[in-house]
Amino acid sequence: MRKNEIEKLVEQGEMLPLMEEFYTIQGEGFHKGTAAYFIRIGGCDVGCHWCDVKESWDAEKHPPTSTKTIVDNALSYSDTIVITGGEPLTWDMTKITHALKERGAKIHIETSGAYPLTGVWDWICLSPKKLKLPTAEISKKAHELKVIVFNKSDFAFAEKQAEKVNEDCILYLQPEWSVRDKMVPLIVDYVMKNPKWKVSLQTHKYLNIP
Ligand SMILES: C[S@@+](CC[C@H](N)C(=O)[O-])C[C@H]1O[C@@H](n2cnc3c(N)ncnc32)[C@H](O)[C@@H]1O
Ligand SMILES: Nc1nc2[nH]cc(C(=O)O)c2c(=O)[nH]1
Ligand code: SF4
Ligand SMILES: [Mg+2]
Repeated sequence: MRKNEIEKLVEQGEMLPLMEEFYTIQGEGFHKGTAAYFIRIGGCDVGCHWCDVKESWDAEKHPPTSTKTIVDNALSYSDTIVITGGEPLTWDMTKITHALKERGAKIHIETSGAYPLTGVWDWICLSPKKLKLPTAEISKKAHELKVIVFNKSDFAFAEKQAEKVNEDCILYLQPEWSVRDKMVPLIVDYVMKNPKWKVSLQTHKYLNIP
């Protein structure tokens, strides 16, 4: 296929730059412990300095892959599908989510919410970032808010983000992995004093699974 034809299909969400996909256990947040198939779409320009998947940022490094192929393969593993990245909302998620939905999957997204919300979702995990704040729409629709705590100032940022979500949204504080030993005691103390928050850990990293 010619390059501009592929670009057009990516624009339409008929193809997506696929970085990797794997069947694992959701490690974080509300659904931690649940088996799920992860689809990691390349491309992100939010630029978190502590991002644990920087290889995902450059979309050009990840092959444009037919959405139908991604869906067929994913459903052969699980009916719970997590779409992550990169920043999945860089792309139009309408086609992939409708194709999954038609076949009865539960579809979850991991997103910073920095770009317009597309697609149909059973579960939205919003992990807002200071560098590119989430849209008002996704803040209202998020099922869980998962704020990464890298330093003390992130508690105030978390409270600001929590003002924008709906009242049923579940609130998590998750330590940034490289500073977990320093941040975990602060998070534990904060959650005991402010029990509307819960602790989220990257449990897959302790389990040594993807
Ligand atoms: C790699 S991101 C991809 C999805 C989307 N771009 C986002 O940031 O939500 C997946 C999740 O990992 C979190 N994350 C990334 N790097 C992390 C780190 N070093 N420590 C803890 N959580 C991290 C993100 O905040 C997000 O909740
Ligand atoms: N097991 C596992 N759980 C996760 N939850 C969110 C992840 C992500 O990178 O989006 C992730 C991941 O990379 N692996
Ligand atoms: S928004 Fe997500 S993928 Fe992008 S840099 Fe931040 S943590 Fe990494
Ligand atoms: Mg991860």
